[in-house]
Amino acid sequence: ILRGSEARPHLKPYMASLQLDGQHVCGGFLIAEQWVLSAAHCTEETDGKLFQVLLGAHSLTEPEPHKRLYQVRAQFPHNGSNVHNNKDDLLLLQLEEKAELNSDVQVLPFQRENRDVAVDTVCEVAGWGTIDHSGKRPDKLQQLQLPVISRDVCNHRTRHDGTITENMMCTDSRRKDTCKGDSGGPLVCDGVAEGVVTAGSRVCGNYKKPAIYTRIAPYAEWIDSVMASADG
Ligand SMILES: O=C(O)c1[nH]c2ccc(F)cc2c1NC(=O)[C@H]1C[C@@H]1c1ccccc1
Repeated sequence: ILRGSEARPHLKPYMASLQLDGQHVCGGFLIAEQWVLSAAHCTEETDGKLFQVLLGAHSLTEPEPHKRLYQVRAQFPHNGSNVHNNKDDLLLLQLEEKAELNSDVQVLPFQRENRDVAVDTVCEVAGWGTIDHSGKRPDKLQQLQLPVISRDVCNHRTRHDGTITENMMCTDSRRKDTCKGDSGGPLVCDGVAEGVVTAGSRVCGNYKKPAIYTRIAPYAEWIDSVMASADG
């Protein structure tokens, strides 16, 4: 998160840190007791290893009352996701067991009505991604409020040049922006997850390259079917 601020500790109890060998790789969020939603690109360099999911955390390193690292039983990248573009960039992770819900670990509802969020709506994003152009990594969760911009503006020749589909949405990226390590986290508008930060490599903090999110509503049926199919 570039030019954001430290989040109020444990006030985003749905936030997850996807880790490999104790290192934060991507964000994610709890959508059901045993399920976390994130971005498929985040699995690109894991050569088949499963993530571990840290829940209940504010600091990535300090001991905290309800902080707990969960093993992952299975990972389900969306079939349409691929390394060449941002299409269908979603990843479902089934935890080895149901997360213990408490004041620091809670599920976040996601939008099921497939209708665009109104332009200029101010939404919120959070993450443990890079906080400056030197690539500095924060220990504590950062947050930021960002306005939604229209798909037409985002698709302008000088911006993302027609690559933003109706299953994606954008926020302004002038100075304040998401960045590497924030991918997989939720874009929260009026308390509901409307998007997932895409994890394709992207420049951060450049107004000519707005942040791109996978809209969740178009994938509600996919999410429900994967959760129903996997045991439990
Ligand atoms: O965040 C992303 O956009 C993104 N997209 C990916 C694609 C493949 C992939 F193997 C990883 C990623 C990845 N995450 C990262 O590189 C994370 C490791 C870097 C990081 C940044 C800040 C704080 C901690 C760690």
